[in-house]
Amino acid sequence: MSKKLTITAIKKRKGEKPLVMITAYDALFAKLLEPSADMILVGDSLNMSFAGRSDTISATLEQMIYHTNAVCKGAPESFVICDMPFGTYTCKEDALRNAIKVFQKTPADCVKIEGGKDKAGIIKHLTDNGIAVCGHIGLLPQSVRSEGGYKVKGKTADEREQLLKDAKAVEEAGAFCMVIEGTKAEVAKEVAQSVTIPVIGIGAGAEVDGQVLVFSDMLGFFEEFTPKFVKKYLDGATLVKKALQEYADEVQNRQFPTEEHIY
Ligand SMILES: Nc1nc(=O)c2c([nH]1)NC[C@@H]1CN(c3ccc(C(=O)N[C@@H](CCC(=O)O)C(=O)O)cc3)CN21
Ligand SMILES: CC(C)C(=O)C(=O)O
Ligand SMILES: [Mg+2]
Repeated sequence: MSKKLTITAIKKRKGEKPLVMITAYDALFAKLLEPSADMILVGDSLNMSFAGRSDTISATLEQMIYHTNAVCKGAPESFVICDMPFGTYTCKEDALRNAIKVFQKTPADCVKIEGGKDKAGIIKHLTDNGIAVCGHIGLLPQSVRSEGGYKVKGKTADEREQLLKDAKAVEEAGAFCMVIEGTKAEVAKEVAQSVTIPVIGIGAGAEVDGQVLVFSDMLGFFEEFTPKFVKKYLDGATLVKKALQEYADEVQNRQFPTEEHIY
């Protein structure tokens, strides 16, 4: 899937072919996944899967910019989304100033903001000023401390109502697509049907307009947790550890290097 998708092309995929979104944090993996992904997300999940922290809260704008540039280098033909980290979009003015920084310092195609109706004013301010926005509703990882954990949404009638309102507000604010995370599949399906922009799910069932996964989860490199929504397409950790041990053994047995690796 080379040749970068446009926002118009992404919107047209609604009701057509599901969109494939995968995270990447560096040029090396971005290049590997470019042929398979419609959109690459430089997620603030990098604070966990790259930096080893226990949540996403401490990711900084400078780190997001650094990783976004690395990803764009590795996947120059991909549509790239940069997550706005915690604390960088608490008001319209901060949000715009920080999103402009992302746009001026990286070739990212859009930013992503967590929140629904409560963030609609901020999303509108960004889209009014030439910053494309991907929304993010449902389970919001940046609210993990205030919520006391990661809580699946859409379990009650009130939550269902709230999600439908959030999706509508995000759409009306001008977002061109949105992620829906950690939501009961029936409700995510309703949400996707209630708006005209693509709704991309993670832990939100199959009846949405696309899927996103963290690359290190789906490839089996991230062993800190294995939530129910992750499917492991590769047992990366086992493969890597086996290869590394083989190298270690060969060094200790003087089996490496041999003639072909010696000057
Ligand atoms: N590597 C990685 N993968 C992710 O998917 C991810 C991140 N990091 N960092 C940011 C957020 C955090 N995410 C998470 C983390 C944990 C659960 C979790 O523990 N879920 C419970 C369900 C809780 C409930 O039932 O209410 C589970 O058992 O799946 C969910 C999403 C998703 N995002
Ligand atoms: C889980 C996805 C949607 C995300 O926001 C991230 O990787 O940071
Ligand atoms: Mg994120």
